Amino acid sequence: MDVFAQLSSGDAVLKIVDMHTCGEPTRIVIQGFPSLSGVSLLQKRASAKAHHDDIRQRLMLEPRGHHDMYGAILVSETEEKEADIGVLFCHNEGFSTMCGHATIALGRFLIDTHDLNIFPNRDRVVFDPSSRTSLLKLHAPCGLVQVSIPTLPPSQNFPLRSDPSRPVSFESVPSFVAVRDLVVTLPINRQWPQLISSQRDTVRIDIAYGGAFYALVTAQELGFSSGLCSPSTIAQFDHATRLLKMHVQETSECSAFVVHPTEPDLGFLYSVIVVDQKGPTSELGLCFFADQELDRSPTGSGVCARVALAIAKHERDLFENHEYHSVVSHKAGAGSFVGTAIERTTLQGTGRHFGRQWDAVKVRVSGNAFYTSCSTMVLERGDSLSASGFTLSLPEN
Ligand SMILES: O=C(O)[C@H]1NCC[C@@H]1O
Repeated sequence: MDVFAQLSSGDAVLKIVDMHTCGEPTRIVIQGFPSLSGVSLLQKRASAKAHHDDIRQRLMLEPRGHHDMYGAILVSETEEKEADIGVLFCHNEGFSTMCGHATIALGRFLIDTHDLNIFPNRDRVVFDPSSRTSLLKLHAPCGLVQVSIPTLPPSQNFPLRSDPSRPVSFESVPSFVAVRDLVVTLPINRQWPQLISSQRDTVRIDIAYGGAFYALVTAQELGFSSGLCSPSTIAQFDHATRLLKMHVQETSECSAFVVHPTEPDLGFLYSVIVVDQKGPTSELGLCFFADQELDRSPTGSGVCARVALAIAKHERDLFENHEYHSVVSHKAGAGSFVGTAIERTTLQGTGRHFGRQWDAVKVRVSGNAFYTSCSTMVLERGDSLSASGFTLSLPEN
């Protein structure tokens, strides 16, 4: 039976390519997302949010996706003339502003596609035969990101294509520390889990920006010394980070630090990462983001924020590599990210922040991504359940 022949012309169709980076999915929409109004990419992001959130939900949530799905929507033209292509990132709650794991996946896909309907500026991507890499300028909502993709030269059988055996790397927008060692007094009315260690009513956190804002808290601050990745501790961290995020968002002593120097739309707390030392040059991070998705990858934008923090604390110098592991790579050896500060810079505030200056660093992150499927999603007429998807939330124990 030819299912496609049976679909009527009114059925909505989205073409997608699925990839994963250290286990974290990226669902790349290559056809079928409506064109977005607005001049700037941030305006297009707002328009996607306001007018096409049902499509995001259809792509991310059940029955086509799941609570921890992640997506990328290609935007062929943006206001950033230097960019080869733009992208909007999406997840279970909305549209984010930066995503490292998806950037790594997109790097490979954008080299491999030679379809100008998908990537009209494909010819602008520069291939360097001596290093066998291609350089791509990707416009993410947080700004311009330079992506370097290992590439196999053209042969008789194949055009240029990405080389999965070497890692993709990207240089992100300037990353900075918003506040260090902020002592947060825990609200006792919110049943903080017992993991908050003995009789403490405060937790020390850092807040840093790596294309999105992250609150960083050590496992030790939350009362843990080992066994971070067992199912029961993950459930407790999920609970604790949900409460901590809510608290930072709602308390002006904390939320006052979540401001971007130039762009108000970038000033929101995206995630809380529980961090732990793994070895002298490696760390583990459990990143809970959006509506408590747990990142399977080591969180590229979170790595940028954490590298900025390590530099600010004088724990590391420029060009020192550090390895970052996730809930998955920690266990299964599924690959890690390497994060390296490559340049010091400053950001000058504008508007409300005119006259203020932030010390920042540019960070390079590298990791591997792989294809998992290429498919066509359909929405049949009359299928109201799957039109905007759903999430089945199970009660916490
Ligand atoms: O790698 C990253 O930056 C992301 N992964 C999911 C959450 C973040 O956006």
